[in-house]
Amino acid sequence: MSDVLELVDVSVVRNGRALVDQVSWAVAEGERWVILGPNGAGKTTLLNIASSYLFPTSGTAVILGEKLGGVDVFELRPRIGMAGVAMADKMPRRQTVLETVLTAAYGMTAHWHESYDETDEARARVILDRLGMADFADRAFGTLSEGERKRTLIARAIMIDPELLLLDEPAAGLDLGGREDLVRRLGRLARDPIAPSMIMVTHHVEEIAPGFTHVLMIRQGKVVASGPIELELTSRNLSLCFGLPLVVEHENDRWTARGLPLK
Ligand SMILES: Nc1ncnc2c1ncn2[C@@H]1O[C@H](COP(=O)(O)OP(=O)(O)OP(=O)(O)O)[C@@H](O)[C@H]1O
Repeated sequence: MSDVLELVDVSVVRNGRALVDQVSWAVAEGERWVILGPNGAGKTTLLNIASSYLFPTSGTAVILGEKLGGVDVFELRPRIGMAGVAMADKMPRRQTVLETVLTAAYGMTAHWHESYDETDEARARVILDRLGMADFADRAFGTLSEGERKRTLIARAIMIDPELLLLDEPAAGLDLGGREDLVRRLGRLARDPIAPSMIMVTHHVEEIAPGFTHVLMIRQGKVVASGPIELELTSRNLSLCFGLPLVVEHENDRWTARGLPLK
């Protein structure tokens, strides 16, 4: 298996502070990683490096075999699918769901007035269907609920057939039903052997879908734990990561965590 992402001693320094501090991390092809950590830990910063939008201050980052700094990022970016809040803000509100997904295939955010390739449209509809969005194809993106918007953006990220799929807090802001629906769909994707390698940032272990294989835990820019999820997602590591005593449980392929009561 080759690495889709390899960071060696990567730091990102801003105003004299290391937002990411000497992180070494490798993601092999086919792996599904979760990045866990408290607010401000550096999760999004790591994802921005993985998507080639941010260059490390020091250390080396190799994405899909290409070293950041030595490659034209405009050739690299179409190989990486990214779904996150930042992306939602870039989408025109009046554009339909179908157009929002379709434009990804052309490396754009807004539609233009040419007609789209029929094969692309058929593919977009299949992907929307898999994310439970088939009935929303003609709805304006701006009228969608939070959950529908998130599923549309994941469909958009998948549309380009990426080699690496990055998901930044896909379940944030969803209600219980919306979260569980998304977790089921992400679980199906994570277990699909032909789906791309995946990295998902989250704050909550409850949002980890079955099929995710590895976890990276960070705190204040530093790696607390990294490796196979069954080995590393322990009460001890989670407590160190979030800075308070936590108990983590794994049952029926799902994870839960709770704090210990105050004495
Ligand atoms: N351009 C910047 N200049 C200075 N500090 C920054 C910059 N970008 C991010 N930071 C800081 O870096 C730290 C890490 O930010 P990052 O967004 O990566 O954290 P995160 O783990 O994704 O947090 P959250 O869970 O709250 O989204 C934060 O303290 C943030 O304020």
